[in-house]
Amino acid sequence: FPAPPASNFAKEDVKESWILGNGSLVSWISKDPGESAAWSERRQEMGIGEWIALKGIDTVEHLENSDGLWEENKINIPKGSGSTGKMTNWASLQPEGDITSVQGREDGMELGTVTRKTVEDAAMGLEPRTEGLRRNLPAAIIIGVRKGGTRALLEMLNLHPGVAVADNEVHFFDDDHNFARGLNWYREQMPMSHPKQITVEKTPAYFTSSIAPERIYRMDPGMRLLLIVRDPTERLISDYTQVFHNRVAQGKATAPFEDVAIRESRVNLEYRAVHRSLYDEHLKRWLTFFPRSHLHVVDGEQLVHNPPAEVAAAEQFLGLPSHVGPDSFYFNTSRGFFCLRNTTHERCLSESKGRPHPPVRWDVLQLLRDFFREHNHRFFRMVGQTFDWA
Ligand SMILES: Nc1ncnc2c1ncn2[C@@H]1O[C@H](COP(=O)(O)OS(=O)(=O)O)[C@@H](OP(=O)(O)O)[C@H]1O
Repeated sequence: FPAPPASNFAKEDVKESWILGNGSLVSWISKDPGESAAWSERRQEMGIGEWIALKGIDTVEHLENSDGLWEENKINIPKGSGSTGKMTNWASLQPEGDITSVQGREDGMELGTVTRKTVEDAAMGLEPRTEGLRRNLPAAIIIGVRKGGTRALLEMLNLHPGVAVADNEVHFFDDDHNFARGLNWYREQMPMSHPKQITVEKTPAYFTSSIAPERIYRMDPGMRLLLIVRDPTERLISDYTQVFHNRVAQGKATAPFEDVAIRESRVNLEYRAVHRSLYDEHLKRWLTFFPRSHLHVVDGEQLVHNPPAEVAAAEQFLGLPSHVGPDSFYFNTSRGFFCLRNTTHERCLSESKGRPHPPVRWDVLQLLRDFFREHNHRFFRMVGQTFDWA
């Protein structure tokens, strides 16, 4: 990485640095008026960086938007000594003045969005911004689908040393009550993580929420989204099975699958579990906010039968060096699933995963498959991928 042009700026002074989505690196010495600031850019390839603006912020206008989720700094950098003038950045509010997400624009030129806080800091020879463990907002979220294998995917990613996962479903973006608790509350739900780890949470209810895509986008437009899908008919039966077991445990009445899924010989659209299987309808909302490149679709059936391959693809999407491999799994014949292994532990998912499904009448299965077919094809076109359940 080339040295900056002659100035009082030294690499050791960098307090924060961020890799932008376009591969640029932005480094700050200070955001305070009157103090030095540095803005740097590098191209995708390492080592051909070019410092384009340096030191001498003279004004910082600080704005906060009405819901308190974002702050905006308008920064004037005097022209000269390598600087190119005005810069605006947006940052999500964080305790201790930390910045989680930055979008940069300089003289009207969009420079990109921070997508991750990466191990590349180290590769760049920069000191880590913070030392020790702390809670960080997620860099990636498993958004669904419910009963798709979201827990398995989260636990499998957690075998990677570069990943820290939130144990519980957080329900921040789909639940107004939680959302009103603010971003600091959300961050508190995250695990402690090392600066070089990325945090991942999973809440399958996000996928079907009408408001979650926009809220996530506003928190971090560079967010990486993981969506794990399975045959919508299988998913529906799995959803029914879970609710059935919960109701039995609570001593509540239950009805056969056929009675809730079918009304007057047609698929019952009022049954919420049917609606949750309309992947195209839900994905539409996400793609109005996020580009396709920010979404990685995991094949839930493949995750059951060949977990290393699916996890490897997810690692790649997350920019993680490959780590989880065949040695990370063993097949448990009594469970009928792969279980997880690291250097010290072997572990299967809880008994609530992989419960036997009730037998479903053939004509009902046929009705459901016919009903989902068109939606499935639309979903395949949207993601540019096909699955076995056409
Ligand atoms: N390795 C492994 N072990 C156990 N279970 C596995 C595994 N991989 C995927 N699955 C499938 O995960 C399904 C449950 O999906 P979710 O975790 O998304 O369910 S939930 O929405 O969080 O309730 C669950 O669905 P059901 O079989 O219908 O219970 C499993 O099929």
